[in-house]
Amino acid sequence: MSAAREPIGVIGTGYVGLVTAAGFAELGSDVVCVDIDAEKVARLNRGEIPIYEPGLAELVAKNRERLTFTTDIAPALERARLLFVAVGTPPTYSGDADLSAVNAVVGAMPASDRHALVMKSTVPVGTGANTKRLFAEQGKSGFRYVSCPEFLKEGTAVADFLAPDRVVVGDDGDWAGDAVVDLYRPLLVPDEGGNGPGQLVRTDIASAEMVKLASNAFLATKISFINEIANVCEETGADVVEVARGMGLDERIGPKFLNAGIGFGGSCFPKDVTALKQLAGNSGYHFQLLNSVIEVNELQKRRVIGKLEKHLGGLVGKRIALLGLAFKPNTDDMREASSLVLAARLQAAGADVVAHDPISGEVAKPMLRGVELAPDALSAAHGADAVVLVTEWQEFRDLDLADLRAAMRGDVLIDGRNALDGEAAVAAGLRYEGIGRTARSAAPAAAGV
Ligand SMILES: NC(=O)C1=CN([C@@H]2O[C@H](COP(=O)(O)OP(=O)(O)OC[C@H]3O[C@@H](n4cnc5c(N)ncnc54)[C@H](O)[C@@H]3O)[C@@H](O)[C@H]2O)C=CC1
Ligand SMILES: O=C(O)[C@H]1O[C@H](OP(=O)(O)OP(=O)(O)OC[C@H]2O[C@@H](n3ccc(=O)[nH]c3=O)[C@H](O)[C@@H]2O)[C@H](O)[C@@H](O)[C@@H]1O
Repeated sequence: MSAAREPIGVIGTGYVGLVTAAGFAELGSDVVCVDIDAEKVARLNRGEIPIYEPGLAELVAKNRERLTFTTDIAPALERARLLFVAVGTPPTYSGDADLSAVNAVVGAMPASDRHALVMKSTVPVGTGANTKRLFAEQGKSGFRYVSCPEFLKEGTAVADFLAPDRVVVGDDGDWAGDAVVDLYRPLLVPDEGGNGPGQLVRTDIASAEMVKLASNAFLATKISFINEIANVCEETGADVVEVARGMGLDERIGPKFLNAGIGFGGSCFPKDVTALKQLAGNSGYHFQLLNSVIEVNELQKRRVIGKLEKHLGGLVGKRIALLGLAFKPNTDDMREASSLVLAARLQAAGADVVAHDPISGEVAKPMLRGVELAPDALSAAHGADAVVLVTEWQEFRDLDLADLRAAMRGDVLIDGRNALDGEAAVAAGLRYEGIGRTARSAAPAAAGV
């Protein structure tokens, strides 16, 4: 553990809140973590980590004496100047961000010249300005506001926090922005007084808010783009994995986020792309490109159905095994997972659906009515007419495809993440089909991009 640094408060102990709290504790801060969910706070106080995130339990345990978990905001206000806000901003029915949790936090702040809210939650551009206006109306104009969006990825969240590409701080050039930069200093490049890889982007509040939304929307656009290329590859005989490799070597394009598959999910891309589209629309601009990004993604999730029908004829009474349920590997997060759409579509088409996920089975259970959950991949494949790789967990990449074939009744393997060796699958007697490629050329795509 490093030397003691400025104490902070963190409001909301979900993915972002817990990683932020444990990360700053690791850097030397005492952290008061506040959540309205009393059960979650009780679990955290018992040493349980309510989410599956590699390395997080260890980081929390290592810094346990610097972390306090409570439902009461008072100790955070008493001990810290900076209150990092990491509450959820889920979509409303309209697709706009639901700011009710953020507003509840803002409303709970007292008049103070000593404190600042540091917004980690992903919020529409203008939230900072609205909050400052509200503070002014309520006689709390001394309360400072900083936008400090979070860019971590689930599954690698701890490493992303401790070694960020960039740290974005949007503020009014006052003590609060300086204090946030000081907290991050150990993670910043040497020029900024640190020894980490993080470039500092210090800017105004609205621009910081937009950096976050635009970054997620751009990454989602990259995925929808490569998925459309994959669909054209299927029609023309090209292999999208080769195409992505060839494209990605151009430094201007880069190799990351060019893995074609069955669509992006998760708690953020779908909601943030829609929120940016809504934000643009509300300000009078029709963001046409984002409509396509969303539509392509919805259609992509369903393309597997067509592939299965092509190989199996009808799906009525067919047993289909899904390998993986979480929206990506190394997380138990099921929010907007492609597996949910796929399972529902398969059931609607009359198929029996069985699934296995190494971690998210319990989280997924209530969302997958009528889906049988198997204890491992081969049990899921047992008696199946077709197997679909939905989430590219390492244990599925490592599967012995001859064992898989032997467990199945049929021989169809749809690789929804281009993670398996197509040639090995064919050699094992499987009818293999990836996304944007045929078995002929299908070596597995590199993991972890
Ligand atoms: N999950 C992710 O990978 C990332 C999420 N974000 C953004 O960070 C924000 C938080 O996301 P998650 O951590 O996934 O959310 P989450 O839903 O996992 O956790 C939010 C927590 O806030 C608590 N909460 C709600 N209202 C509260 C209040 N008034 N006072 C105290 N606690 C309250 C909830 O009980 C919950 O524990 C969202 O805006 C999200 O878009 C940004 C980057 C990455
Ligand atoms: O705002 C957020 O919450 C976060 O959203 C994403 O992180 P995350 O949702 O955890 O996961 P990603 O690794 O980005 O994957 C999102 C989805 O895209 C899919 N994906 C990703 C990459 C790719 O090449 N192809 C592809 O289909 C994944 O399977 C997954 O369903 C961003 O990568 C983070 O920078 C951001 O902080």
